[in-house]
Amino acid sequence: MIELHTAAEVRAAEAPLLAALPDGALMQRAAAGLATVCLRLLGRPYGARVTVLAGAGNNGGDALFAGARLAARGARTTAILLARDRAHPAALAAFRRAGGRTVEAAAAGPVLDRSDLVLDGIVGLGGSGGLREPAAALVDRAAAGPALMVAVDLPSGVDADTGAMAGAAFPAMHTVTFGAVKPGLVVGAGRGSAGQVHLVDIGLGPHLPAPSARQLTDADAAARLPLPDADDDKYSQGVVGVVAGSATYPGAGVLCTGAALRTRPGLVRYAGTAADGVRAAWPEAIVTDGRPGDAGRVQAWVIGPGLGTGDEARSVLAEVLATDLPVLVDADGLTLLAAEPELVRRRSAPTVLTPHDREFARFGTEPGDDRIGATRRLAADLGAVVLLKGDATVVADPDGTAFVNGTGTPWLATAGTGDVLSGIAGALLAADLPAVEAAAVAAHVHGRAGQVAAAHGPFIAGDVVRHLPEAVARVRGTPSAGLPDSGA
Ligand SMILES: NC(=O)C1=CN([C@@H]2O[C@H](COP(=O)(O)OP(=O)(O)OC[C@H]3O[C@@H](n4cnc5c(N)ncnc54)[C@H](OP(=O)(O)O)[C@@H]3O)[C@@H](O)[C@H]2O)[C@@H](O)CC1
Ligand SMILES: [K+]
Repeated sequence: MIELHTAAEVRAAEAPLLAALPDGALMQRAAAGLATVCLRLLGRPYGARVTVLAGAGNNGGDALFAGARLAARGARTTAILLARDRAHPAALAAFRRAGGRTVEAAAAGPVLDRSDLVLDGIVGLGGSGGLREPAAALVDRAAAGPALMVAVDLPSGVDADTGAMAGAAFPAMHTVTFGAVKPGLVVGAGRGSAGQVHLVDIGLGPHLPAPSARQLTDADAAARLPLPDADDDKYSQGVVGVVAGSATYPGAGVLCTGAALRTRPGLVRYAGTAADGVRAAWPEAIVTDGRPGDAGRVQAWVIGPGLGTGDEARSVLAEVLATDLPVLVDADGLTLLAAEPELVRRRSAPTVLTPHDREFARFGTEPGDDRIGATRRLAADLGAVVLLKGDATVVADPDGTAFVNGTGTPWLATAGTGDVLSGIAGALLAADLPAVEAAAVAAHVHGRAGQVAAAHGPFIAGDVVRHLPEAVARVRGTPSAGLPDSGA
């Protein structure tokens, strides 16, 4: 499990260590970890051109101390001091002692053009807003050059807690972060600026509170994915009921039912007007063109994709929400629910809502820049698990538990993939996972399936369904081949 901690939590955890340790010891831990990652990235430090963009605070101090360590290993290090009179004094002295030189910001362009590695020590946890000048122009120049772009603690210009970018930010290929992964490195715009995240342990562990949010790893998802055992039959694995699609547009019903079958092939029942299309696509499903009540017993419902928003759809939604079973509501079901939120508020069984941004806004507020905060607020308001789809999907429980998804590919932004996600999550709800975990694991597996499908070229939603068994196998760690990191 990757635990995410806010800037305030990290600062609070640092305080007792700063008091207990000798002056500067914590910064040396950070700088040593940073230099180690840079050495690994450079391969051969001797003669490598390393440029440090150093702001006035401790973030600049980390970068200068790491620069000194790289200089000691033979790198040709240059620092661009962004606030000349206010660079971290001890770090600057160490940097100079190790042979590092400094240049004025105005004369730094040619240095950046020839750098092998640029360290962003402009600003860390003490920052606010986008990059200011001259830092913004220097970062642009560095990004246009050949250098490996490495952010110190977090990319300057990114909000540590939300990932919001109020203006320009450092476009890192790697971020070396200290003490804990900050939410802003994995969610919102910050996720795109952070590149690969490396965590350096500086000993904060015992002082950190319970994490404000978490990210599942493959192992975490695998531990929650149910496996059939010898005593299971098709009913005991958990039966999911799907109400999706229409006679005119059966696609949502076909995708959702297929995803549920491929996630947990116990038993899937379908009820609705896309019955003929679903029957033709999935002979394994038990299909009725009647109402949900005609479908037979299920352990969880998925309702909404392609359902329409007319009176009949509203009445079917009300029937499903009136049961005491877990229910996942998506797409058209969300549009109907936004007009009558009391249908979900009055439920005692778990409900999972899976909006994209526009559907989320129908409940009253846009997700905005703080996607974790907004998802938590809506979950608490409705008393339901909310899964906010996005580049990094966020899942929140009414009790505040939150997950940020780390798998996926931009190729998943294609028609019908949301119906697939609903089917996966519905199958996990029927298997009796806690609702917030069913949603988080579904997002993880869905993202992996997208990555598997993308490895074969451009794909459509049906390909994600087709690749679900392979994705599940990869999450369980059964295949030997590696996968691209999320975002690939
Ligand atoms: N405590 C410790 O021992 C440890 C701390 N650690 C490290 O310290 C970091 C936090 O350090 P910090 O608190 O000194 O603040 P920091 O992030 O350097 O920023 C302050 C400077 O940024 C400037 N600035 C602000 N916004 C800006 C913008 N948009 N664009 C440009 N500049 C901007 C601001 O300028 P000013 O507003 O003062 O003009 C000020 O000069 C933390 O992230 C970690 O790296 C680790 O070593 C572990 C041990
Ligand atoms: K930084």
